[in-house]
Amino acid sequence: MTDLGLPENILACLFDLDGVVSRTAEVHAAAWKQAFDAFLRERDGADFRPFTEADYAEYVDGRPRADGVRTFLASRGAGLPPGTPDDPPGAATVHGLARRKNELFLERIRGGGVEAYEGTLRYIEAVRAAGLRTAVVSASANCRDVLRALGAEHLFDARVDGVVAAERGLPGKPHPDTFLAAARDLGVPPGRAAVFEDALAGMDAGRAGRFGYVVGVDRAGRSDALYAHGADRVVTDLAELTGGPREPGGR
Ligand SMILES: O=P(O)(O)OC[C@H]1O[C@@H](O)[C@H](O)[C@@H](O)[C@@H]1O
Repeated sequence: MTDLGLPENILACLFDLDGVVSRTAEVHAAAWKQAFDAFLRERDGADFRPFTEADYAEYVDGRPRADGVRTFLASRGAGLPPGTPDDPPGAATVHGLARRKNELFLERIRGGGVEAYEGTLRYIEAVRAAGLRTAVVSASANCRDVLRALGAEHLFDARVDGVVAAERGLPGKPHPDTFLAAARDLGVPPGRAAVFEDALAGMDAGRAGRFGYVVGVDRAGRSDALYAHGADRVVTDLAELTGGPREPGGR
């Protein structure tokens, strides 16, 4: 293993955004809860079964926006017509519900701003100083805006996010295609790239793509699940990989 805590043959690092680079996984989860609970209350009445953290981890986290709607609704025996991305927020379609959730996400971001995990930023700087290439690989169509708000765009040689995936017709996580595209953009075979992910769907993508090393980032006490979904190593802060101190307040 190198000083970066990676196998010697690794040439590139592929980082998820929400929950790995930025402290936005909780913001997504809260916006999803608000949107889904409104839908369920309308469908089932006041004694509806609310959307939970476990639902988020299992059905929504890491997946493209519309896939999250479809996967969660299917878990509750519900469905909506697909509609189109132009449907107004709140329309009774998959895209309408997805757009409503995005409105709620953006309201929260505008109200509270976005913050980075300092341990991750320092780790990416160390990786780049060691001559490895870096990419951000996110399902989020808001990825670029979040990176800009953090002033962190310069830390990545490539970006495969929700916008790029739609342009290129790539299926999102848990399929490996977005990570594979990022490795290709960096000119590195998957077996020589490391994946950094906090979402179970992202772990599945790392395993399916046969990447050289998969680091699970445990922000929510899910270490066992991350290992079960294919992590080679689980850390609570990327600083652990270099033996550095953990971020104060980082879990
Ligand atoms: O709605 P966005 O910003 O395009 O993000 C899509 C998904 O991006 C993932 O990174 C998040 O884990 C999900 O919660 C989110 O739904």
